[in-house]
Amino acid sequence: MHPINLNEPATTRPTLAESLSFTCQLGECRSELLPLLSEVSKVVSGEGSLSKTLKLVLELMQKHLQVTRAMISLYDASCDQIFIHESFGLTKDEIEKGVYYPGEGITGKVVETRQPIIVPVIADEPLFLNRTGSWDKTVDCRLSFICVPIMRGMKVMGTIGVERLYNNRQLLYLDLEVLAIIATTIAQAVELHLLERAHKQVLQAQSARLDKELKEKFKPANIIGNSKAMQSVYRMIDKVSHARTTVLILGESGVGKERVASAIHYNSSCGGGPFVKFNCASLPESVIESELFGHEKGAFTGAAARRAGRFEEADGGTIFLDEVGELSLSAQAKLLRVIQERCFERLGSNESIKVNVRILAATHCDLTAMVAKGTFREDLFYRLNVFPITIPPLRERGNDILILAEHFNAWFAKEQQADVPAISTPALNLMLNYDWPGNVRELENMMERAVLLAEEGVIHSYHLPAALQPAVLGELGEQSGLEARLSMMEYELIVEALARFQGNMSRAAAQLGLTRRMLGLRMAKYQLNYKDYRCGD
Ligand SMILES: Nc1ncnc2c1ncn2[C@@H]1O[C@H](COP(=O)(O)OP(=O)(O)OP(=O)(O)O)[C@@H](O)[C@H]1O
Repeated sequence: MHPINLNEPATTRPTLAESLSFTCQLGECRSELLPLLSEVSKVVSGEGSLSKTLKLVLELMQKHLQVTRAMISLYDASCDQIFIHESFGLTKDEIEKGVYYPGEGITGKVVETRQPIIVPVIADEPLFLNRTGSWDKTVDCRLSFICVPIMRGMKVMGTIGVERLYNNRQLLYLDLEVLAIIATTIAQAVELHLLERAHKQVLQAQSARLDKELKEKFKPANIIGNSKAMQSVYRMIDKVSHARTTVLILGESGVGKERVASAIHYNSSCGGGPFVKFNCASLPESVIESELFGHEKGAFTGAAARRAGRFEEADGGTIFLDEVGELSLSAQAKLLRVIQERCFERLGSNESIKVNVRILAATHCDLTAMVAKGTFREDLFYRLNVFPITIPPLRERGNDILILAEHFNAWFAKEQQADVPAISTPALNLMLNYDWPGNVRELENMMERAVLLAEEGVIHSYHLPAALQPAVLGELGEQSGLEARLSMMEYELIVEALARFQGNMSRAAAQLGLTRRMLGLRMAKYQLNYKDYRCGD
């Protein structure tokens, strides 16, 4: 039995009255139709959200039409897709799977053509996609499917679709007419809901734009990234820059602590003064004090001339003490005095030198734990910890990974006097899924290498280090034969197709010229999951 294309002239279809009289002849108990329609109309004119209204309508359909499953789907013009809004007889998982493009399956066809469709026997109908996976051919072999559009004028806003046990053709027509009346009854409420949703989307876009403008306002020019996690860092920088307050910058290695320190300095009132960086871990303990505070001629063996220390160099500006957790206890005591009194003595001198220096310090160490262990002075900790700023690790910054990757891509291409290569979608996906233990520094180094390795203007996933690759690709990357190379290309093409169709495996498979099953097997080989490519996920 074939689907009934309701484009056929109305005269060949039985009217509602004819269908009703036919059902009466059949002795079918359909006298509930009028109460059903009147109850639906009451529900729709009542108060409440669209979801609540549609749920009640579905309940009425279940009760009066004895349908097995029913779904009301809405068309979202912003992404050109149709989603199940309310249903019964479907699990949460099945509802999530019920997404169609116009033209796709029965639901998509109804939206595209704005015409209802009856499928007398689902089992015989190739157009019925069973996208939700709810239809089980071993149990539901005699089910019919009826789908009608929800319209206002010529605008299609969604569909009502129901499955019911096949009885006879006339009854299907009767159900279709009833559903068409219900669709007309709920159309206004659906239109209102869609208008409200579109309005909300406009408001959200506006607020996102304002948010972005605000972000740009606070964002220091030398720091790339707009993630929420970095927004509070920018606000802190903005708040503290103009004060002379000591700032303690915390975060894992490579997160950008030095960048934040320079942003604070250059945005401060002493931004025109010197910015002196000193890495407390870079020198042996014996020379740290003379480096920081300077020395007199002859203060120790080899001190052939008097030398100013970093604190003197920073007078009128800022000193940035990186890796402050590495300072010895004796250097810590001297640093405490500089912070408290703003004065110190050069090694080998009794003369106190006063300086006007702002102190910024940074560490990846847990200073509280060090205080507890007695390896870091508690009083110094409190002096430094006046205004702590914690920089989040890169793995918590979401899309900043991509923004930074593009930034370094352009940067290194310029440095290597090469055209800026494109970064393939699979390569971007690998970056997003990686943990980045070395944070921004690791990403920066990786991009420098990838720009060099790029082929024909593209950075592919196999140009990234093995640590980022799924195990199977990592192994292939170590091989050099044709097979390994073909597999890498296959992986790239599959990921490109999944990304293009937002995880829709049927469409991806069609584009690749594979069956869905074949695509599934190859995705399993590369440990790919379609859910990772769904829109909004
Ligand atoms: N948001 C950012 N935008 C652009 N470049 C960044 C950003 N964050 C870090 N970088 C770059 O990453 C590298 C590491 O940054 P930085 O030296 O500031 O990190 P750090 O936290 O001070 O590291 P460490 O703890 O090892 O001293 C630098 O080359 C820096 O230029």
